[in-house]
Amino acid sequence: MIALLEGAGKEYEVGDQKIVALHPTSLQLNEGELMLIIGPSGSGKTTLLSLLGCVIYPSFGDLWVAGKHINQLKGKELSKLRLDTIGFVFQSFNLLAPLNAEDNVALPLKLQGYSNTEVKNKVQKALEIVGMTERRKNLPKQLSGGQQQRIAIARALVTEPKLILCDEPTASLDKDSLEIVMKELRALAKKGKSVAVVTHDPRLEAYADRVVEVKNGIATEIFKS
Ligand SMILES: Nc1ncnc2c1ncn2[C@@H]1O[C@H](COP(=O)(O)OP(=O)(O)OP(=O)(O)O)[C@@H](O)[C@H]1O
Repeated sequence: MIALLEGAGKEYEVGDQKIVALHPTSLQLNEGELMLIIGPSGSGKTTLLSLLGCVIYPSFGDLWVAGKHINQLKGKELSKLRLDTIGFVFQSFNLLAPLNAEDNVALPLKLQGYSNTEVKNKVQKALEIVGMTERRKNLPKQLSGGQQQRIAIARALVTEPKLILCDEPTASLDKDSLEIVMKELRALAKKGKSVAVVTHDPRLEAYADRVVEVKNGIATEIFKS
């Protein structure tokens, strides 16, 4: 098990109003699973993903990620846990425009303080996994949306995170790129990673081991293979 929510949820205070973005939720995410998080806009999907990603603390309940009780960690410990354990993939790729593909992929490793040789080897391996070795010298603007997302996936997996979290990873992609990206995420899950994907797109269900639907802040598991 990589993540466990026990009655965990999130409440925001806006002025004198309290908004429950995610009601108490109990679920676990295991190694080797691709979990889809679906639901209407504003339902709490990103909030659930942000809890799994240790980006926010739960307002109530308990959250464990990679064996750590998140409620008890300080901000700095949380940042380290994120860097060491979690890879993030976003709808808009978030690649740095002036850096070529391999330098984008190298970024998290540099933050972790790896030597140049180690960075080179790990980047090469990550680019191979996503089939982008030949495009390593290209700038983001020289790549299609699907290719940019594959570079973003390489950047997310280069640190060998146990958990890969994706927020609408296919929303900017055409059908063919969607298939390539989802097959890659599926393959990573098969290799033992835990992958969680927030989406509006029902086509992604074909790639999921589990589907969690969030409606009005209430998360319900609706499919398990
Ligand atoms: N930082 C915040 N402060 C106040 N309210 C917030 C905050 N973040 C989210 N919310 C509220 O929590 C609820 C759930 O938001 P969330 O972003 O999780 O939904 P979502 O399902 O991801 O939506 P979308 O599909 O549109 O991205 C919404 O009502 C939103 O307005």
